[in-house]
Amino acid sequence: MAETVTPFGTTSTHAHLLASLDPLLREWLPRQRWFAGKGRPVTGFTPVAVTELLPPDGRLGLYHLLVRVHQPPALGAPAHPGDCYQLLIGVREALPPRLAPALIGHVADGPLAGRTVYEALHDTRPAEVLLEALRARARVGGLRFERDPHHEIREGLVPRLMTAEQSNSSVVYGDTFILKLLRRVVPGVNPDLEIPLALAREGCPRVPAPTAWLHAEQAGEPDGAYVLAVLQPYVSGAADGWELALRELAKGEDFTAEARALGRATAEVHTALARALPTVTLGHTQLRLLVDGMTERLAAAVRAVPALLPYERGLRSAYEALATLAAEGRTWTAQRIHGDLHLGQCLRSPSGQWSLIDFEGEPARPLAERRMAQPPVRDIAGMLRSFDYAAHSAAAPAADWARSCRAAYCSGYAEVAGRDPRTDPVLLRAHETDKAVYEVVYEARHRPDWLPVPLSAIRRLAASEPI
Ligand SMILES: Nc1ncnc2c1ncn2[C@@H]1O[C@H](COP(=O)(O)OP(=O)(O)O)[C@@H](O)[C@H]1O
Ligand SMILES: O=P(O)(O)O[C@H]1O[C@H](CO)[C@@H](O[C@H]2O[C@H](CO)[C@@H](O)[C@H](O)[C@H]2O)[C@H](O)[C@H]1O
Repeated sequence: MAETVTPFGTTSTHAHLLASLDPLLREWLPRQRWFAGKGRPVTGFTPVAVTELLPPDGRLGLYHLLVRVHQPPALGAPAHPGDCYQLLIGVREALPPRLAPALIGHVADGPLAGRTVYEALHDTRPAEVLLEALRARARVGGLRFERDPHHEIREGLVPRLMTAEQSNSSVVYGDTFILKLLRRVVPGVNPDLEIPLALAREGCPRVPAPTAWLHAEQAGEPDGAYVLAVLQPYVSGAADGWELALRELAKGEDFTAEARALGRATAEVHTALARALPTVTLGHTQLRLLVDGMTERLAAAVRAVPALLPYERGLRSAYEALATLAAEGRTWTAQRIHGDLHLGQCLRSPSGQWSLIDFEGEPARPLAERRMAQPPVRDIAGMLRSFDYAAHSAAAPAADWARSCRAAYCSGYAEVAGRDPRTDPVLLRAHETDKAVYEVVYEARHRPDWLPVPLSAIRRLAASEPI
């Protein structure tokens, strides 16, 4: 592995390299599923760090890039220095046909003139380089490849890039490990590493324990290093809760036993997290902040998706009911939670054990918010929404199916946690409303065809009808 070109800060080498990639990245980046700035033009790039992992003068070059992407701010949003993205850029004379889908483009000038650059995670050797660096706990420039000393990484594991639509990118190594490369990165502690490590310390078996991870040190940033990637054991042969639910729905089969098991698994994770990380009591002031946050998110959502406008007043009443309880002196306990729990984040192993994955939280929210203690009902609301999503994505309406799954999930949760979320309906409804509002914005931005699914829940929630 070669040394870093020059680790951090803008040098003329970085500037030249990035300038030569600029026109190609402007065209390629917005087409990536994980690119969060869709809908706004890319106007330029600034290097945060450029690290050479394989020298470009050989048959295959490999660069690790952290780049700040400049875009005009979204309508009404304040000016922003631009999001930072992690890219792995391969360099070859020409691409073999198997790598055609990975093409970024042909470089016209600069240090790589005449070469072809491509998304290196599609390629075997670059993916192997990452695993080797984690095994060796390598330091390359500002990149720190870390490994839990209690875990070994076997040699010879064959990599394959996952093709699923994701917010990040994942490479599976020989069905033994999965490496998740975070795409939009921010400095500071990342819950996708922090929470699984805390759960591993607690001995909670519901979350695959991190084996290794990648950090980038960064000069002059007060918030610490960037977390760039996490390697975990791969649950081989697993199906996710979303696929399973849709499969059972299509067959007209009952899913309540699995829903109950998922409720139990969620409660096990919450219980372990409440032991592992601090909990706080939410009194009137904190509750006010929570309700204000929900109200502001609703207002922003209405601006982004005008179809929400007729429901705004009805939805707001769910938040006001919660504020009223707080004003009467009710308090709630908050703790660290999953933060974006839905059926797709639950994996069932071939032996029937459920695991929870992806503790990143809602990707669009600021890191500090994603790391805050929150009422655990937020995760429960996410799962309840997910049963509703599944029922509304099925060919035939399946309201009863969703209702029985939601009830079974809450019962399973209560069996382990000792409290049933349905006994606090105002708290639950406010969180389900907040989640459905989030989903409307998410779908409008990423999958407009899906918009009717959360909108149907919005209609019911706004009318205070049973979900
Ligand atoms: N430990 C694991 N074992 C098996 N598959 C996994 C594991 N972790 C993630 N996956 C698969 O990878 C997909 C993406 O992982 P996830 O952490 O949700 O990434 P993203 O944040 O990009 O959505 C999951 O939907 C799941 O199919
Ligand atoms: O899995 P991610 O962390 O990328 O989460 C985002 O994408 C999800 C969709 O892939 C989205 O989830 C919504 O759709 C799911 C069905 O595809 C459904 O099970 C969820 O209940 C629904 O929220 C998630 O909200 C978003 O953050």
